[in-house]
Amino acid sequence: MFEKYKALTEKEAVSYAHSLPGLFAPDAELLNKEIGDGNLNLVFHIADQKSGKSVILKQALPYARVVGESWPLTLDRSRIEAEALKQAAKRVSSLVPQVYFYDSQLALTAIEDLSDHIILRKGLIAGTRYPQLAEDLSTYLAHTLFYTSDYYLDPQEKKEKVRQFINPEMCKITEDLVFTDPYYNADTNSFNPLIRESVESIWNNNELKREIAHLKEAFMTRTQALLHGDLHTGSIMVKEDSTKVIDPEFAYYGPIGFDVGAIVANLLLSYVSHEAHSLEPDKREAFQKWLLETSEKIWTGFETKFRTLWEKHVKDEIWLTEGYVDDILLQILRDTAGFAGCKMMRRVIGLAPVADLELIEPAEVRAEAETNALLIGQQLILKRKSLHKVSELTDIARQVLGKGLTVK
Ligand SMILES: Nc1ncnc2c1ncn2[C@@H]1O[C@H](COP(=O)(O)OP(=O)(O)O)[C@@H](O)[C@H]1O
Ligand SMILES: CSC[C@H]1O[C@H](OP(=O)(O)O)[C@H](O)[C@@H]1O
Repeated sequence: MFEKYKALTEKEAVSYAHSLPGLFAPDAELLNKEIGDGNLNLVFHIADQKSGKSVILKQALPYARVVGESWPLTLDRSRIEAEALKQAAKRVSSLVPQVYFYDSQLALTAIEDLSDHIILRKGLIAGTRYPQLAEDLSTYLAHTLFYTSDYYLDPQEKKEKVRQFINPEMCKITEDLVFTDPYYNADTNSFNPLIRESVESIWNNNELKREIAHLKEAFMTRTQALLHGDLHTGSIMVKEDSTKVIDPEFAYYGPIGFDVGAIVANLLLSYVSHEAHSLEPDKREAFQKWLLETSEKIWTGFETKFRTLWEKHVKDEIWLTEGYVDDILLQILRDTAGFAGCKMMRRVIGLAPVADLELIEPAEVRAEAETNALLIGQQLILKRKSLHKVSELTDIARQVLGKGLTVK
């Protein structure tokens, strides 16, 4: 239909959807709405008024949508996203949307419409609990990560996959926005002026920055498994009995704890934000308790499922040495804490804030929640090497908010 790349208008997206084989009948009455609310891409929701059939067309723009054309960005992220979704579908097909079609010329993917789900971040802001979430996310993490790692794959095949998912431009965004810019006076930063003192104390904390430098190096060099790469609560869609992980355009081979840490960070951001959101005090306490219990269950579910996969599949004599899998899981727990710490702080100080905090008014109340997020983030990084179990991680959050600790 198009000879070279062009960003589609709503009208062009409708014609394009019409032309997709086997999707819509010739007499379909297609209605289209651009629903993209992320930082990067166009997302068209196209529905046939007659049959009720629908599809999502996601198209990469040659720049970062949130900043504009002054921030050029690779269209290859669209290939990475389509391939990562297909890779995940091999292991956890019920936890990702189906990819119907990928068009490399237009950097466009036709994806299953999940409009009966909502973005998890929005659900959490409203104080909604999702009973299936911990079970589903722990399965997603254990299976997508184990099955793409050296613990499962033939070493040759694993290295081929590393090559397939080389994603330098998207990684550079994370390297800058998560691991460097928030910790000095960078132009990309944007934070509430009321928390300047807390931010400057981070900029002046050499011990903290030294640890962040180690975490950045791990992100850049440790090709442990194929990560989602941006697994925040805006990349997860939910309804009561279903969880779907979307948007893996930052996928690459990196340290497992980066994906686990992304989820934990965003649940903890919700936790601090609910100190301010307008739920009644009783409901708020119960919801915050649920958030921490969910973080713990995601970890324990991940650990149990990872161990089961390990016992079933690992054959290498040296890796079967007693205690080795325990060492790996302990390192992942500590990485999870460290990466979660960075991911919390970047959302307070750096580019691309999160609605959980942004929606808090007035600025004084928001500043309290933001300061708590910074305190938890720092403690997660600084204390991570002494952690042995997940309740010690969540206790850091309880302590900062002055809640009772887990009984030992
Ligand atoms: N498969 C889908 N079904 C329904 N809505 C979707 C789907 N994928 C994305 N969306 C909507 O589009 C928004 C942006 O999508 P996302 O993949 O996060 O884009 P970006 O990469 O720009 O962040 C999501 O917040 C969600 O509301
Ligand atoms: C300039 S990209 C900023 C930020 O946006 C991405 O998130 P999303 O695509 O889900 O909106 C990612 O977290 C990047 O760090």
